[in-house]
Amino acid sequence: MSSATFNSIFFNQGCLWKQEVKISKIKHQNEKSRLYVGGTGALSVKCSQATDGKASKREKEVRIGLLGASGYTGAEIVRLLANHPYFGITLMTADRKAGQSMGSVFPHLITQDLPTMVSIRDADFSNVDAVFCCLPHGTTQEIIKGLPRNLKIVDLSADFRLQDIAVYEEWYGQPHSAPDLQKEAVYGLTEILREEVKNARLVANPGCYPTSIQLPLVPLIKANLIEHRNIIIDSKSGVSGAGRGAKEANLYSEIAEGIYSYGVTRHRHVPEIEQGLSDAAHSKITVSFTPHLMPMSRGMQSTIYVEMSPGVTVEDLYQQLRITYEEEEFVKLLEKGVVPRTHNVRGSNYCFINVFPDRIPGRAIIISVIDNVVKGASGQALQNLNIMLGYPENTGLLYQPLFP
Ligand SMILES: NC(=O)C1=CN([C@@H]2O[C@H](COP(=O)(O)OP(=O)(O)OC[C@H]3O[C@@H](n4cnc5c(N)ncnc54)[C@H](OP(=O)(O)O)[C@@H]3O)[C@@H](O)[C@H]2O)C=CC1
Ligand SMILES: CC(=O)N[C@@H](CCC(=O)OP(=O)(O)O)C(=O)O
Repeated sequence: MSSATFNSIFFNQGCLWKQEVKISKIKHQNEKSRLYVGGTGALSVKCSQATDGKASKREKEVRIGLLGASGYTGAEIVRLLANHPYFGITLMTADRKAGQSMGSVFPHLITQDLPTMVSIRDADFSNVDAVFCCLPHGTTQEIIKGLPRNLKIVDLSADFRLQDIAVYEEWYGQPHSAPDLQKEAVYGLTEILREEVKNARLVANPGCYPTSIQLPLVPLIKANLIEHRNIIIDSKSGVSGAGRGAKEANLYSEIAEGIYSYGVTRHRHVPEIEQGLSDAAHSKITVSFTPHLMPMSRGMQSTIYVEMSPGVTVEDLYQQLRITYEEEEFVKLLEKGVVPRTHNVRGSNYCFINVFPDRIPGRAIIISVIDNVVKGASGQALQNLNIMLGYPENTGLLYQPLFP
């Protein structure tokens, strides 16, 4: 077969185009698919056709390299990209699982047409335009500093989130080997720093706890509605937040039928949270923060206790959050009195927030929920890459929450 007719469907800036195109030049062919180029007039097309009749998902406009594909956040990127019309995965890496297929490591993704995972040492970036880096902190900086400069990168680890190298070294207990890249990196808390993300080459995707905490607090601090002292944050996370690697503390028998606090007084997200809140306040803010591990696989809730500025009411806090987020697709202020639940956002890129009066006059209680693997990691990462590459921000992210 040397030519083909395609009923081509194009998504362009939210519009759907459908047109029959005859094209004849085969650019590339292997046992699984053919890639055609050509078209007539104003319509220039690049279409792929699998020889078994299914369209290949890899031949899309942007070629994605997924580093750490065999982990939880890597698998979640694959799930989200399954419905992305522009991004196709051309490279996937793993460490212990190098050489394996995605379907063998994550059978729920067996329907996806994906390359075999290779070791980072064997990775070829010549067919890659942008990278999601889903690797442990420490390892990440060593790998990113060796990547070609033409790549757009969203890093899900903590390696480039802290502006001050000394703070990183203190809290992560290791030297930083790529300080220049740390200076270049833009912190990707999308709804707050969208303009900076637009022009970034390297985005440091926020941690899951800092995302759930900064989204409600930053607008309130910027509007001078809450006091900078006595901010108390109690957060709870699903176990997937700890990654897929086997750890004694994350065994079923250690997690089921109970909860436990960890990182008490010294969790490594404290400096990241304080950095974001202090930037919003233009003065140093410190917080009391205690995370807890919950017997659930995904989901995160932060319950935040704040003191309101003199004369400010809970209604003022509510209205400020309403104004800040009314045009936002993924951050939603619930109706007054409705308590956000992790169930409300499971599997989605949403952050749901609400604010309540405390029984103690002058204080308020804020509740924020996200899915730690989506808005707390892979979803926000995809939101950021969409913005960096000029695509509609919600592309590939329109999953509704899975309830119950
Ligand atoms: N899980 C979550 O909810 C969140 C995670 N993050 C951050 O995102 C990053 C990824 O997290 P997550 O997916 O949960 O982690 P996982 O432990 O599930 O996955 C880690 C991935 O990195 C690979 N890897 C591990 N060590 C090396 C190495 N030395 N060289 C190359 N590859 C290596 C693993 O390969 P293999 O499996 O083959 O050994 C795996 O693919 C981490 O920095 C994490 O802190 C951020 C926000 C939330
Ligand atoms: C439940 C659990 O263990 N969660 C992780 C946070 C996940 C995350 O956001 O980690 P990064 O900062 O590395 O990206 C933790 O407390 O270390």
